[in-house]
Amino acid sequence: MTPPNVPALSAHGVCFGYAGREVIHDVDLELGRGTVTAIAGPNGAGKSTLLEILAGVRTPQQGEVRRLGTVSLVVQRPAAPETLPLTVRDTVSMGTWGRRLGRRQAREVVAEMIDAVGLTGYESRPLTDLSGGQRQRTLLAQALARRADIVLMDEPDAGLDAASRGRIHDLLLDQADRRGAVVVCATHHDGFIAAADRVVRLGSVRTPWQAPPGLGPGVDLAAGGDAPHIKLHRVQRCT
Ligand SMILES: Nc1ncnc2c1ncn2[C@@H]1O[C@H](COP(=O)(O)OP(=O)(O)OP(=O)(O)O)[C@@H](O)[C@H]1O
Repeated sequence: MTPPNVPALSAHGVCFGYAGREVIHDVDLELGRGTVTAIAGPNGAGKSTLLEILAGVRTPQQGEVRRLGTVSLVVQRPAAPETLPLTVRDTVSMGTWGRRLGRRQAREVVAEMIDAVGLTGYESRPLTDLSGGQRQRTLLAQALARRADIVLMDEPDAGLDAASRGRIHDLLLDQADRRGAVVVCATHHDGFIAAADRVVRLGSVRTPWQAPPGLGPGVDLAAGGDAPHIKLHRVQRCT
């Protein structure tokens, strides 16, 4: 387990672009255990790209990312595998693989996670029969069952009603508070942004990020604001 004063997830000078068009420019982050970071910004600002880089799914074209511990990434709008008839229970169970739990303990973790995301009663339902929001919550439960040190989530609250969204937000905040996970979550929801310890705001030159009402100017794009360890950025070319 990483000591509290050592960043469990850090990025230095990270740049990334698609086909020569830069999306992520010179991001610096140092995130310690037990912290919650929201990645905010308009559609297309680069939130998913940054999460994938932090997770190690994409390699930065410049700069480096360091991770201490295990990583769990939940991608946005996952498709259900039509040819693989997995149930909610099967899917969440996969999260326990590799944790060396006994059968009974694994069953308990699966039941606990299914309950935590509000899907008790759906255990035997195939993923293909679920709504997009239910499927998203199933994959969230799977990710949380892994008990990864670094939990990266791409809009796990998208398309959920207010009650489900609140439940998911509380669950993510709990991951940091109760077991010291590093939680990083892309979101469009001001409630989560306000509750996070850190906010990384991605903007673009054409559509600059606008602070939602109620959020102070101290956390503006490129300003560092209340999170001076985070160097923010906008879409620019790497030189
Ligand atoms: N595989 C790809 N190939 C080329 N361009 C891509 C690819 N993935 C994303 N992009 C582009 O990179 C930019 C950032 O995309 P990204 O998905 O990271 O944004 P986002 O902030 O997560 O958006 P949203 O809020 O809509 O999910 C967009 O302009 C997008 O079109």
